[in-house]
Amino acid sequence: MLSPRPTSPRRTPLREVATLLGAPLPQDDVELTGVTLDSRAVRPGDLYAALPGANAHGADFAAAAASAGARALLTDADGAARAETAGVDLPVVVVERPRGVLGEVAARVYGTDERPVRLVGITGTNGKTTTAYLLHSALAALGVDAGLIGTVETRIGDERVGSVRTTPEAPELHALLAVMAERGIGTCVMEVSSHALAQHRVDGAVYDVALFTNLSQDHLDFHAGMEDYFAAKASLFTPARSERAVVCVDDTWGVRLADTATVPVETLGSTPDHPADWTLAPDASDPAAFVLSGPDGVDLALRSRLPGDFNRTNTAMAAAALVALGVDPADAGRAVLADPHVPGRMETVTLGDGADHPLTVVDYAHTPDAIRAALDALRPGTEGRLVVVTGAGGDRDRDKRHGMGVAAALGADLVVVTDDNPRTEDPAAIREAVLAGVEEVRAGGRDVEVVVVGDRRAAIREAVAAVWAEGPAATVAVVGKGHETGQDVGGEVHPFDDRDELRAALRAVAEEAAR
Ligand SMILES: CC(=O)N[C@H]1[C@@H](OP(=O)(O)OP(=O)(O)OC[C@H]2O[C@@H](n3ccc(=O)[nH]c3=O)[C@H](O)[C@@H]2O)O[C@H](CO)[C@@H](O)[C@@H]1O[C@H](C)C(=O)N[C@@H](C)C(=O)N[C@H](CCC(=O)O)C(=O)O
Ligand SMILES: Nc1ncnc2c1ncn2[C@@H]1O[C@H](COP(=O)(O)OP(=O)(O)OP(=O)(O)O)[C@@H](O)[C@H]1O
Repeated sequence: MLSPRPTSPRRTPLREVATLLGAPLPQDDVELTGVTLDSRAVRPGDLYAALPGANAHGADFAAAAASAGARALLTDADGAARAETAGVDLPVVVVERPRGVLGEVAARVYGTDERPVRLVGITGTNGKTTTAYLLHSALAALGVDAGLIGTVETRIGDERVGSVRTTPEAPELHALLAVMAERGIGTCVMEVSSHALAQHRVDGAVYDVALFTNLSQDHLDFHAGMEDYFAAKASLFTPARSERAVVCVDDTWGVRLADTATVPVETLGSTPDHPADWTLAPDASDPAAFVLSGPDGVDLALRSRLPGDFNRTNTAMAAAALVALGVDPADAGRAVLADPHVPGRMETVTLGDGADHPLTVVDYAHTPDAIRAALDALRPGTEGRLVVVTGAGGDRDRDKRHGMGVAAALGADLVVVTDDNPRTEDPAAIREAVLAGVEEVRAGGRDVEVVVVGDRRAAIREAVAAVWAEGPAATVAVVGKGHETGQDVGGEVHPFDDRDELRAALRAVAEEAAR
């Protein structure tokens, strides 16, 4: 689906773009009304940015872009030569690193360099989506019509567009912000992935407030190591990209970021280990309740609407972000208590008939740390057995698979190892890597059962059947896919929604038990 564009676009001369970049002026000038880096998404009037990529050079699609109505090309010297060889007759602006200037160009073409929309950017390994939804619903409760851009969807008023990426490419991002500005939406909350920071996707955007949730192992297929992953995240906390920040210092990466960030930082912490400007004091009698104390004597009694200790932190981050945006602390405290629905995050699935059955939950946990946090959150409410259904994605960070198995085995009583978007890899080999983590914990003496059921549908059914007799005392957590609606096998995506599958499993096992 094509991403929304402003209905009354500006007209920017190509020569203005060349001048902005200090590039040689093209012989012919043309007016541009949009920018894209994908030939399949070109609209008449666009500047087509032909980027060198890992699989292809965008210039190889320049002819297709021209047929779709592209007015000009932005590319490197290699791209210009390729376009010429292909007989593409469009004016060209040549720069050394087109990806590196694309954000600045898109901001100029869409007029977002004037910062018409106030921006909150959230980065970190876990908690971006949840915190973004908490903030978005809090802003709505305060009467602020805000946009939302993230892993699940983009929201512009009532319009919702499904997401392809957590953070859009720069041309799409600036177009979305221009659409928001056109529709009178003056604030946008968005997730900023480390890929986006490394790939200049958010260049040209300056965040009024940037948030850091935490850092733990993920995406080491893309980043060279944890230091490189951290450096990508840390680049958000520099004056080119943000004005002020709220940094959670519950892990040592947050502590380091707070020390090294070059924008003003307020820290937030939920453990006494690291002193912070904002602190969370849990209420011993109620796991959801806590007191959030902040600068200038702020003391807010809050209650997280979502389960899990980490959601207290996410709620506190949202409150501190609101205060950083200038909201009165007491209003911020009230607003974050608005009921957010975060698709696929600790989402309870029921048959809706009031019948007793195990608690069944779908969660997006797909890192060792998130699996640990999710199972820790579910343990206190589980008197019977806690079952986790988990797998690891193919063509992504291979190193985390073992840790995911370890986290599952440490937190659950029964681990069902299954497939989760194997993509082009051998699913059995991925399951083996997860299983090795489980077996390591078992070898260490922990009494945890494990079964391997590759087919995810069968795995979910087996998990529900295993604890059905225990009724609501038991919990089944199906983790990894969250809001996703497809399973990628061999590059082909088949419809698959854990929430529907859990419902179907509950029905099937209930019928079987009734026979
Ligand atoms: C690793 C990565 O991020 N790769 C991104 C990168 O791909 P690439 O450099 O390999 O591009 P390529 O396939 O060689 O193509 C070269 C150029 O030709 C263009 N092209 C290609 C084919 C065509 O028909 N027409 C066309 O114009 C492409 O748009 C591209 O500009 O540039 C592409 C175009 O912008 C992105 O679509 C692609 O993201 C891919 C889809 C991706 O899967 N990214 C994931 C890993 C990602 O970004 N994830 C993060 C984090 C999520 C999280 O936190 O969990 C996210 O923000 O979503
Ligand atoms: N603050 C947190 N600390 C640790 N784990 C968390 C935190 N918040 C959420 N989680 C766990 O991580 C999972 C993913 O949460 P969420 O989708 O909010 O993170 P995300 O950063 O958007 O993830 P992704 O980048 O993969 O989209 C949740 O389903 C939950 O299990």
